[in-house]
Amino acid sequence: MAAVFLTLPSSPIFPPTARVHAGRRGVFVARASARAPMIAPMSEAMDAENGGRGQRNMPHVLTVAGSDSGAGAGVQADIKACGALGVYCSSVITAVTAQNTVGVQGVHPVPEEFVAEQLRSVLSDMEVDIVKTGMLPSVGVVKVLCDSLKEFPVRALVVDPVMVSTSGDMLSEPSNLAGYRNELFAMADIVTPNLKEASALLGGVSLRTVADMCSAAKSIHNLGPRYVLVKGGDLPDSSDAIDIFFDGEECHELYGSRIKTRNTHGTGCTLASCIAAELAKGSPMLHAVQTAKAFVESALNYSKDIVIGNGPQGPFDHLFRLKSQNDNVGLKPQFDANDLFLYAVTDSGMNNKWDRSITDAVKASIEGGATIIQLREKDAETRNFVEAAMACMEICRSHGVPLLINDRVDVALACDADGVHVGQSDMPARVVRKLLGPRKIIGVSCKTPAQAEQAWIDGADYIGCGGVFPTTTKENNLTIGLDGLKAVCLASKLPVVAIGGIGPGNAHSVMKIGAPNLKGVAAVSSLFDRACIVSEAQRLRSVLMDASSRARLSV
Ligand SMILES: Cc1ncc(COP(=O)(O)OP(=O)(O)O)c(N)n1
Ligand SMILES: Cc1nc(C(=O)O)sc1CCOP(=O)(O)O
Ligand SMILES: [Mg+2]
Repeated sequence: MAAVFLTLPSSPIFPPTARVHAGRRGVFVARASARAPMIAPMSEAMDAENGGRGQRNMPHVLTVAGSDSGAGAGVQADIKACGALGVYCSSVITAVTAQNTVGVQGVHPVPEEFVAEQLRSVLSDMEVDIVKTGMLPSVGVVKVLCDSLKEFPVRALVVDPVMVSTSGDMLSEPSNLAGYRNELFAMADIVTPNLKEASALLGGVSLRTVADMCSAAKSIHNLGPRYVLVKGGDLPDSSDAIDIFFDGEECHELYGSRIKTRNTHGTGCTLASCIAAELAKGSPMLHAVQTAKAFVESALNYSKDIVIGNGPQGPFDHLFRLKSQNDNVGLKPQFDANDLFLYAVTDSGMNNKWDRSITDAVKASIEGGATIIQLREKDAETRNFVEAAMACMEICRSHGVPLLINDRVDVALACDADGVHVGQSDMPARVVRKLLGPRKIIGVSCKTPAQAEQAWIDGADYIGCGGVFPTTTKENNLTIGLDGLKAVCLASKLPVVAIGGIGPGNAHSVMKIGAPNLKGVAAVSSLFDRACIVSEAQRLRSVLMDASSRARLSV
């Protein structure tokens, strides 16, 4: 292969943008302490930077990576992934590869000086939030990048330590391991090796179990990065896609579904770019990783049957969301947390007592203003439950009110309900997510901040938190009070609905705790153990409306 490089005249040297040098390793910005949440809210920075001119900076990721002519991986994947998540992506190309779905036919590294030139062009002019690295073909390029980042600091550095392509071709010099270990990792906020890369970084250790992955993550963390994500896609004997996220203190197991498809080329690049994109938008790290995983899973799912190229490993469609908006397929419609406002939970005992059918109870609660319904039928025969759930689904669909099923994933699947609510002794939310897929709503009962954290890791959409007050509806239920509710709300980003002994007489005191993610109240007896469900729901709704308008006025 003949190398033909264009040598452009040197750009004028711009002064570095005025950004603060601080942080764990003295390079990056916006860290009050080594363990503080990493990313500062974007809004303040934007307000300050746009000087009230009504302009706004777009979140910006710079990818420093190789070009993939087949466009499944590399810079092309990075740009598409960031674009799909609404983030601008500039690119510094470190190598040009000739590759397709069969493999890599050629690699043409860009000279180090020209990588430096590209870095200077972008970083001296544009407000780059996050740098994401992919193929860094030589120690020289690693050095150039580290020097550039010292001169032009950014908010965070995401390092995908690409070494070998998915087809098995080498994409970086073996000596590059030293470059990663000695300099780049110390500057990285997160490093995202797959099993082979993690093993190579640690001198060839065997990684066969989740426990191995966890100890590898800890060893890589010792090399300097703030967070480590070891991707377990190649873990033997695993039906899940399990990744290990190590935050310096704890290993979190992150579960996803393994999608059966040949179209997996570029998943590593895409995952790292999505993490970078979410960080650029202001997410904290674990949230960015979770969102990135969900994006990749949805993209693979959407693209599992597309055919591009004749080789064994095809690309997938990063822009599936554009199509899914039209097709109504792909990602689930965004769960609307405001639906938790007046959450009606049915009870068959109460319906029997008042001699009502479940469908009449559901209709009446919707008429009174319920915004979401949960069928909580503890004693129903499965066949009766499915039949009733199907009838309730029709009513709810026709009113645009989501219907969830308590405990029973099988019933939810059978009636195509909008989701499921599970508690701490029911099926784990991550398993429910696996069974229901990304488009259904999953709620989890939580009484403590630790349970709330786990619910979020497991992919829940909301938290049901109680018992706020004593209840006779659920036996032996622990009352956590308003303080317990507040603690759970503060500990989580998930929307929360309060439950337990709540009715028109005390709903105001619940909403008054003032947590922004407390979205409403759930009620059983104050709606269904009453002569007129419609008027009780209306009463509760007007208390909630009053509480929310007072909250708005006091802001
Ligand atoms: C909205 C909401 N929050 C909490 C619960 C309780 O669920 P769980 O702890 O599983 O108890 P049971 O309802 O199954 O008895 C809920 N159902 N809904
Ligand atoms: C189903 C349920 N879950 C609770 C929890 O604390 O998680 S309390 C509860 C019962 C709520 O019924 P009522 O509105 O009649 O008090
Ligand atoms: Mg339950």
